[in-house]
Amino acid sequence: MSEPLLQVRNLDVDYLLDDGAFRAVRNVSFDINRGELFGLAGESGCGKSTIAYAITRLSKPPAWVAGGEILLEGRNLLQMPETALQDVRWRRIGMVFQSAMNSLNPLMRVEAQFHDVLHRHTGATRAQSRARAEEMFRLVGIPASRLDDYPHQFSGGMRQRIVIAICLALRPQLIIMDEPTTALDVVVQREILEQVVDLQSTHGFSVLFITHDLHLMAQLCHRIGVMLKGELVEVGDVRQISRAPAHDYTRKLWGAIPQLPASVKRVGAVE
Ligand SMILES: Nc1ncnc2c1ncn2[C@@H]1O[C@H](COP(=O)(O)OP(=O)(O)OP(=O)(O)O)[C@@H](O)[C@H]1O
Repeated sequence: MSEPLLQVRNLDVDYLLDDGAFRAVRNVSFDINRGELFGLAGESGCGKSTIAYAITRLSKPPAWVAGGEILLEGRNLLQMPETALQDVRWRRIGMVFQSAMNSLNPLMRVEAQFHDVLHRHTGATRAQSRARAEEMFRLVGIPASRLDDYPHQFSGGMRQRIVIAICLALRPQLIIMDEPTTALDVVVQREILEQVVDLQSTHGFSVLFITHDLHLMAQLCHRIGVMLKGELVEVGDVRQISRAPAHDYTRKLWGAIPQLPASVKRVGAVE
């Protein structure tokens, strides 16, 4: 098997508080393969977002990456100079965080926001950005004619799609989606995520998907990691983990789901 796209090795992340350091992520290791949808599950506060921020080196004080390695195609992101990281963020690793739809600039037409990102990261001309934006809008199911609208003219679900489209426009190898749709109603949420899965199977990027919703995760992901109090207690194929969870906590998590989906939707080449 080829080298994983992302390797997280023995990651420790602390929050440096007045009364001492609190270790929020402890000795966490997992891989994400090319073209794989990898889910991180676990109760609120177990450290999922802390990991997402550490991967993109966007952790802000008091967070402190105390140890470990994060290798993207073998290069340790934790040792990369900030200038090189600029190229990694967005171009190689795209991010869609909770309430990402609010990250659109309300005063700029959507087309200009595509251009802003594409020009900054790839030097695209206005015409090139327009062409790419039209292509991306088609992919996420919004008529290209709406590129000239402002964010407030779109629904919440459409705004979230736009953020995903902008993220995909840079053709990242990995997209980190941290509770990307929790602000939306369940139907829209599912629609958007199914669209991401379709796009993923066509375009082959990898996804790190973070959510509380284990049921949804089981339907979308190839492999999942289960976190408990800052530690990764189990990693494996979603079917294997659902059939024979090794850890008590995973068993409890599955137990909390009324029923597992009869067929787990599987995409991509990872077996
Ligand atoms: N800025 C901060 N300062 C201090 N502690 C923090 C800070 N941010 C997070 N923590 C703590 O770190 C731990 C992990 O938080 P994190 O946000 O990574 O959890 P999570 O699994 O993503 O939770 P959720 O699913 O609710 O988003 C929690 O105990 C949290 O209280």
